[in-house]
Amino acid sequence: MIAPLGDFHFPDSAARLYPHTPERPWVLEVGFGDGRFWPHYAATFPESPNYLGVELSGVSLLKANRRLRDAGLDNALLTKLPADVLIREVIPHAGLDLIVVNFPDPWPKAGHTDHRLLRAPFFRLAASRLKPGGMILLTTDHDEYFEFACAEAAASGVMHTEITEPPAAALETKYALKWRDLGLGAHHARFIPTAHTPVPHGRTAPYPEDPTTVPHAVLTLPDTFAPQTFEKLTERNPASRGADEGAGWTVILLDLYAGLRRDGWVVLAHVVEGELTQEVLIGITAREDGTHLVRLAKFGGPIITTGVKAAVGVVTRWLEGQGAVVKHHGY
Ligand SMILES: C[S@@+](CC[C@H](N)C(=O)[O-])C[C@H]1O[C@@H](n2cnc3c(N)ncnc32)[C@H](O)[C@@H]1O
Repeated sequence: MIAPLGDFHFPDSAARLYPHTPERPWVLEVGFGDGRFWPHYAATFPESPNYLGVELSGVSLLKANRRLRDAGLDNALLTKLPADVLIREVIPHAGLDLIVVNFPDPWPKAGHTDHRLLRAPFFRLAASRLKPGGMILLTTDHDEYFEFACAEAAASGVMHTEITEPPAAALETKYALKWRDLGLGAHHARFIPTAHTPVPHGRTAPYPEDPTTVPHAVLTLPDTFAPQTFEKLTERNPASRGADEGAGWTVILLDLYAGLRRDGWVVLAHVVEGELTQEVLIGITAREDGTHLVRLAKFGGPIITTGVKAAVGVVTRWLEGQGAVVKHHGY
């Protein structure tokens, strides 16, 4: 089953995500591609563990979803997100038994190693989300990335590394077969936490049920308000916390649309926070008392992050620049 980001709690729990099988081990696979690993690996357990797969590619998500459904794996969830966002925001402390990474993108060019997944901050984050006795399994064909990952695990100060043979299922993935056809072998390591120092969750929340707690502002627009003067607008707040904890935000107000059915407008905003990006809509709607409500729309299933709240602030400040008078800030 595919789970959009807005369906999760922050953090979530195995009991809520797998209500019929909460007691089973919980496995996270990062970058599952077309989903061949899990049906093979799940078959090696007497009962299939609970599975959460995280991928960036939407096409892969659909292919894998079909494959897992055909295999009858009904306690498997797939989601389209950057892995570190999912692990930081959704996975509870000491929640997982296993994190599997098969053939991660190696980012081989000089100067691109910052894009690699398996860096020291990732190992510290993963250690805090693994149960005692849990581990990360890495399989890769890439010699240099393998050495890099082992060095980063050591640098994290929280991982013990064992180099061993890959599980048979990791040699059945699309990329495993591709490299095998080219005559390349695969490296495999288990990274076992030696400490589970908690890495905090961010300040993410689902879209609230109570409309008064949705990020908003109330303001009075001047009679002279001329929405056609809108131009694309960018605001940035550089990272204000440690690299392990999260990044700052960039908000780009892309466009402003007039409503046909309701008196008001909608702003389309792009919000970037580290690896997480969201496209959100922010309504500017007339109220009966003559004021206007600036409010994050539910459409598209946004989650409430610092950057999304900031986007409501950027719209509000732009309107202030057009002569609006703010009566109330709720973001
Ligand atoms: C080389 S492919 C390997 C796919 C699959 N594991 C296999 O062995 O066939 C790497 C996959 O990782 C995904 N990926 C890369 N970075 C990711 C991230 N930060 N979070 C989730 N998935 C990611 C890519 O979209 C891609 O599908």
